[in-house]
Amino acid sequence: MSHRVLVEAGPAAGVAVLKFRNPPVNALSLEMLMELVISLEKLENDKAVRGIVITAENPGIFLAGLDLTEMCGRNPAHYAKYWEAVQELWLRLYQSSKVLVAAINGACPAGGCLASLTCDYRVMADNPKYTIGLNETQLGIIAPFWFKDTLVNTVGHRAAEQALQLGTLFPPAKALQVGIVDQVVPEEQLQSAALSVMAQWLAIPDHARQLTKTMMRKPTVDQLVKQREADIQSFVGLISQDSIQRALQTYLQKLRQKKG
Ligand SMILES: CCCCC/C=C\C/C=C\CC/C=C/CC(=O)SCCNC(=O)CCNC(=O)[C@H](O)C(C)(C)COP(=O)(O)OP(=O)(O)OC[C@H]1O[C@@H](n2cnc3c(N)ncnc32)[C@H](O)[C@@H]1OP(=O)(O)O
Repeated sequence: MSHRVLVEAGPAAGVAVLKFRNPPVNALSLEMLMELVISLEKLENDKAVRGIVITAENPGIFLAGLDLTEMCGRNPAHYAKYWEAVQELWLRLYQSSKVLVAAINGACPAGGCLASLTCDYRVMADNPKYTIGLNETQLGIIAPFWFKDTLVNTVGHRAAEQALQLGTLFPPAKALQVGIVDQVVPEEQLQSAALSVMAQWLAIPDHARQLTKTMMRKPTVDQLVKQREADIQSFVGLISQDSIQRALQTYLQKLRQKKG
């Protein structure tokens, strides 16, 4: 029984809706990553499901990215376990045989943006409070190569380089302009727009679409698969550095002080 992930049958045949519900901000904690992997595995094995709409249960925050508390003040074994779970979620999402449509109904930074970039199509609610992007450099950390590759595959090299170096969080109209999302719609139309796009994608025969998706994505997937352990060790080495720990603690404190 999953607490942090809700899976519902969609209003259309063959469509499931997967909702994030990990208050307060839908951060990707280790538990949430594990629940997501289990939910996705069940959906992947369900032949009746051809497409999945991915969204947040409560509008406002789609996903706050990786859980910073999993990357601060822990031991190397914990960092390794956590990073392996992050890799596993990305691999499941990026290689999914189903049509994945992200209905982005809130803030979508860093790991949240990455999750949406693994989808086949992104629709974002037109709310100026919502932003999307890989903002790692703003935290003093680096987006790993497979985060970078996923962005490059979506927006191209130049736009990705600029967005990654600056750690830009794009509001909806800019996100559309740069190609990080495919469509921006009024907030109240988000779910219907996502379902309408899903219907277009499901009109294509599954086998042809799935083989094409694999052809497009396999080179990127293979890069991580062939160096998973080395990538874990890079992460553990980097995240354990005192300077990185200090930068993350400062960022977390800033988030906490924002309220006061
Ligand atoms: C060359 C070699 C290369 C090798 C490379 C290898 C490895 C690379 C190393 C590292 C890569 C690691 C990658 C990380 C990717 C990430 O995802 S990092 C996380 C990025 N996320 C963010 O920046 C989002 C931060 N949060 C916000 O901006 C806001 O919280 C929000 C989501 C917009 C919501 O705002 P709102 O005002 O509603 O809420 P609050 O800000 O008040 O937050 C409430 C509460 O939640 C806590 N919180 C927020 N975000 C997180 C988070 N991501 N993790 C954990 N906790 C979070 C916040 O602190 C508040 O807590 P409280 O005060 O205790 O209530």
